[in-house]
Amino acid sequence: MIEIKNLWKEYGDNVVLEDISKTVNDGEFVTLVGTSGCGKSTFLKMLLGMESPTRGQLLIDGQPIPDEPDQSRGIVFQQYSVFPHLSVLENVMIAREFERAPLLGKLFGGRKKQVREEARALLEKVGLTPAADKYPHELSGGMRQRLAIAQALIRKPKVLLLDEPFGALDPGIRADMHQLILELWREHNLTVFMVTHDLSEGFYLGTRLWVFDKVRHDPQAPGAWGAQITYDLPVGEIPADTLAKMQQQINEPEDKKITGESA
Ligand SMILES: Nc1ncnc2c1ncn2[C@@H]1O[C@H](COP(=O)(O)OP(=O)(O)OP(=O)(O)O)[C@@H](O)[C@H]1O
Repeated sequence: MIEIKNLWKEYGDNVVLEDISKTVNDGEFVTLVGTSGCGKSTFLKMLLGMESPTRGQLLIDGQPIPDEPDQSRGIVFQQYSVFPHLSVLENVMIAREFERAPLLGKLFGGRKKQVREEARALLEKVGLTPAADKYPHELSGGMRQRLAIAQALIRKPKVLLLDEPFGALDPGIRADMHQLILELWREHNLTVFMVTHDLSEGFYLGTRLWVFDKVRHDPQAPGAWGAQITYDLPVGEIPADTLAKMQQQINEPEDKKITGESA
């Protein structure tokens, strides 16, 4: 279980997130939407341990989330972070090797064989077996995202964080990736947090959708107020007019918003 208790994040005078409290049970698939710059990625980074809250608490199974990334949480970014000089198979293996041999980044003998088998099984799962010996520059965008997902999953995380992982992909490939991520979510009993700009993607994939938005705006001091979670919706129960209003809000630039308007 993940508990978010009166969480704030500020960078100097810039309040990014303001007093967020939520509980997420194991196995939920939470999708995060909101205007650009409202703090969705910052929120994921706090879950990962790359950033710390300035106030409040973030607990995983009752313990504060460690302030550096560890094996319990994996992340996939829109901009994939693969090693260009390693093959697809080696890229997946190295994610595991770093975890098991953090100083050397190398495993030997039986251990290495075991990791290779695990990596091959994951490549099969994400549909990359035919590309196992290729190098990242030889892959399409969709294949690279499959690789990034395999890299995150080989560490057997409980929580998977996805930061607009499919934003750059063509619609057909996106649909394939949706099926893949749903399969992996179920099969690995993952808790998923996924940022997306596409509301329909958020509704399709999630069991729960969060809208991040600023309830208060001061045009003279844009950083004075932070975003909150203004909607927390169980998916499948949203009236069409609410949906339209939400998509409009997400598309609207911050400076066009009316001062003091609430969500
Ligand atoms: N390391 C940092 N130092 C200072 N300010 C930062 C830092 N990281 C993010 N910010 C600021 O925090 C705010 C939220 O950024 P964030 O990237 O989390 O937004 P976002 O909702 O993910 O945006 P987008 O949808 O465009 O990706 C922005 O105003 C950004 O400038």
